[in-house]
Amino acid sequence: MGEAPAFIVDDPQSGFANGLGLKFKGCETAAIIGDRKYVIGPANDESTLATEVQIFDEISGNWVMPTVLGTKPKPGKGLSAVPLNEDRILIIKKGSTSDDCIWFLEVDTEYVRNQKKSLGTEVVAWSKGVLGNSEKPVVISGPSGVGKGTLITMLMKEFPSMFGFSVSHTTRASRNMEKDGVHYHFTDRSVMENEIKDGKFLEFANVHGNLYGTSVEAVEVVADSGKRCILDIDVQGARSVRASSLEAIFIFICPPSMMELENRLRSRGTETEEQIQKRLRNAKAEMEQGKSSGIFDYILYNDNLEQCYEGLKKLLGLDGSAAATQKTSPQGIDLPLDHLVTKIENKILINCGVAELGKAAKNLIVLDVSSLNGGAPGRTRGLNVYAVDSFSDAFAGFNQLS
Ligand SMILES: Nc1ncnc2c1ncn2[C@@H]1O[C@H](COP(=O)(O)OP(=O)(O)OP(=O)(O)O)[C@@H](O)[C@H]1O
Ligand SMILES: Nc1nc2c(ncn2[C@@H]2O[C@H](COP(=O)(O)O)[C@@H](O)[C@H]2O)c(=O)[nH]1
Repeated sequence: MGEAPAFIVDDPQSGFANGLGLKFKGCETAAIIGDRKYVIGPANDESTLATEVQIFDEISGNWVMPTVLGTKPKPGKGLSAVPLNEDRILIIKKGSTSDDCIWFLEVDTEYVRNQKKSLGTEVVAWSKGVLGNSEKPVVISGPSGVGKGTLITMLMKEFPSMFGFSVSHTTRASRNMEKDGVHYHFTDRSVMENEIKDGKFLEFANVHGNLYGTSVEAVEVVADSGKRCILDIDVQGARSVRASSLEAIFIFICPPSMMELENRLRSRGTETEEQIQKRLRNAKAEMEQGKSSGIFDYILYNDNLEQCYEGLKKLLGLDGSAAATQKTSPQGIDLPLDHLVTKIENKILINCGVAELGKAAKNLIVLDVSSLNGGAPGRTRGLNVYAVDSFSDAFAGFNQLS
């Protein structure tokens, strides 16, 4: 075994004299990475109902209040913190259920570094841990009227438990049948611009004269429901997502001809003549970029709708029967309130029975973090979890592997 077991013990020092005005409840935890101590815990202010973060810089002796991105975990009955790889902290929520027990606070990942540069402040980002390897999100792009929405609706109707739609924000007016929060989050430009400044968006773009964007939360909500996220966004948005840390599959939908595209836009009857002309002008540039920019993994022609839909399903590995392709959820865990956390290389041992090291330990849960992927913005996937009876079981085969 490579490394001596290092016990990570919660560090609940109450009453940090930080001069920032944020008081903790006294059940916070702390983790040290480099010269910085990250203090994480439920703030005393009941109205926030969220887990807060403060940083103590050992060198300057100053407290820093970072910009906190991503959905924050709701305060639980206590937290354990385990630093991982110098760039993130694993947070285990005590007494929580399997869908809410593992979180990551990213402190120096690529996403955090980029956000620090663009926001000009200290930044940390929350990312919830998802057990197992859920499928990559699917980005569907293409000119207005090509049939993206139609294909996505067909997919979600045939596989309701498998796909979830990322509900975008837009400043355009809603159409007759569109519902706020379902088709889009309809919003004002000034509100959306402020939210963009606050780092709430994974991507955004000016499309046909309006602002459209995918919030980090829109993608996270779908991941939390255990479904594969589908994004319907324009080519500029697809380029931004491609450049982000969200790993996705990128599909571009092409019309059979510009004339057919125009027919479809007109027959949909949702745009004025002026808007149709604008969308058709933009379509030309989008087609060129879609085919040649290297953003997209696949191009599909939507001539015959059924054939195009079959092609889409094939790309997504769904050409078998729906029943055969329903996914199974990985086994969950429920964490008791009292537990002891130990990190040994890429394994986090959660001892729920608090047995002595070397002796048989009941209720030992192993979190294997060796295959993590994804992360903020969005969820951290690839977390493997299993229960064992003893420390030796937890490291069976470890010598051969390490
Ligand atoms: N293969 C097809 N053949 C004929 N009509 C189609 C086909 N695919 C979609 N349509 C029709 O074309 C119109 C535009 O489709 P849809 O609204 O899905 O496009 P879209 O790409 O989502 O557009 P937007 O980007 O503006 O949201 C709709 O009326 C739809 O019924
Ligand atoms: N970059 C983004 N583009 C988006 C988003 N949501 C939708 N879209 C694209 O906008 C056009 C027009 O849509 P419409 O509903 O007004 O017809 C279309 O190409 C969509 O793909 C987004 O969040 N980001």
